[in-house]
Amino acid sequence: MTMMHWSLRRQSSWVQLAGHQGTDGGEVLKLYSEVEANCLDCLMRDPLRPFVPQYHGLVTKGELCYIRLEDLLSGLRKPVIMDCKMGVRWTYQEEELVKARTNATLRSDMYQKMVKIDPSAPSAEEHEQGGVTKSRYLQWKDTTSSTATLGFRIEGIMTEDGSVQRDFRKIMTLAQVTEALLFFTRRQREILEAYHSRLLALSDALKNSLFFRTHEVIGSSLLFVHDHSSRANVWMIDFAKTTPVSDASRLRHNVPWAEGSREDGYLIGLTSLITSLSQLSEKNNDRFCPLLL
Ligand SMILES: Nc1ncnc2c1ncn2[C@@H]1O[C@H](COP(=O)(O)OP(=O)(O)OP(=O)(O)O)[C@@H](O)[C@H]1O
Ligand SMILES: O=P(O)(O)O[C@@H]1[C@H](O)[C@H](O)[C@@H](OP(=O)(O)O)[C@H](OP(=O)(O)O)[C@H]1O
Repeated sequence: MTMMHWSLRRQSSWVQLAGHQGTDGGEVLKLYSEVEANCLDCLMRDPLRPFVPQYHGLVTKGELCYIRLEDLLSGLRKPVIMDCKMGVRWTYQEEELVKARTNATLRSDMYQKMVKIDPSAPSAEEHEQGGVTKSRYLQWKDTTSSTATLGFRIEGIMTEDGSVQRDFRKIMTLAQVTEALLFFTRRQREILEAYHSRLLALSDALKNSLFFRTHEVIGSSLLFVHDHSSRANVWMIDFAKTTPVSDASRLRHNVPWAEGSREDGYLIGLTSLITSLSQLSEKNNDRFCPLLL
C-alpha cells in the first residue's frame, strides 16, 4: 500500500485498490462509519467538494462494508506526506467527555504511552494505579502539543524514501512549525507557495460552506501531499468524528473551546498554518534552498 498509516492499529481498516483502466486513478476503501459516510454525502454537494477526496459510495467486501474514496496519492511518484490534525480539541467529542466521567475506566495502555513520552506526566495517583482515563490521556495529548495553542498539530511526516517521522508532537510555537514546514518541503519555494495558495482557497471555501457552518469538526486532518515534480496539494480527510450541530448559528470555529460550546477551533489551526506559510512565501525570505531560488 502506498498510503500512509500513522496509526498501525488502524491499518486493518483500509484496503487499497489498483486504478482501473479508463478511470482517473485508484481508489482506497476505508471501513464504513455512518458518521463519515453522512459527512462525505453532504460534502459532495458543498463548496468544500474540491478539497475532499471524491466519494464514490459504499461497497461490501466479505462481511465488511467500506467507503470508496479517491486515492489522493494516485499518480504521484515517491510522495511526501504530512498529516496535520486540525482543531484545538483534536481527539475528543463532548459526549466522550461526559461518557468518560460516568464510566472512568482506567487504561493501562494509555498510561504506558504517556509514561513513554513523559514519565513525569501522570500524577502520583495515576502512577499508583498504573492507568489513566481515556479523556485524561486525550486532553493531555492536546495540551502538550500545538493542538491547544495553535489549533493544529503535525501528526507525522512521510519523506520520499518512505520513512515516517513522528517527532513533531511536542511542537508548541509557530517558529517550530515553520522549521517543520521547511523540513517537510525541503525549502522548495514552489511547493511552499502552492501550499499557501491552496490553504487560502480552502479558507475562502470554508466561508461559503454550509457543511462547515453546521458541523463540529473533530479528529479531522489536512493532508499535505507533494512529489518531486513539485505538484503540491492539500486535502481535508477523516470525518469519522464530525457531527452536525443543532444550533449551528452559534458555531464560529475560530474561538477557544469551552465545555458545551462545541467549538472545534478549526480556523485557529488554519490561520496558524497560513501565517507560517505566508511568512515563508514572502519574496525576500532567504530561507529557501539556494538552488531553487
Ligand atoms: N483518500 C485517501 N487517499 C490516500 N491516502 C489517504 C486517503 N485518506 C487517508 N489517507 C491516508 O491514511 C491516513 C489515515 O487516514 P484517516 O485519518 O482518514 O484514517 P483513520 O483510520 O481514521 O486514521 P487515524 O487513526 O490516523 O485518524 C492519512 O494520514 C493518509 O495518509
Ligand atoms: O494516537 P495515540 O496516542 O496512540 O492515541 C489514540 C488516538 O488518540 C486515537 O484517536 C484514539 O481513538 P479514537 O479516535 O477512536 O478515540 C485512541 O483511543 P482507543 O485506544 O480507545 O481507540 C488512542 O489510543
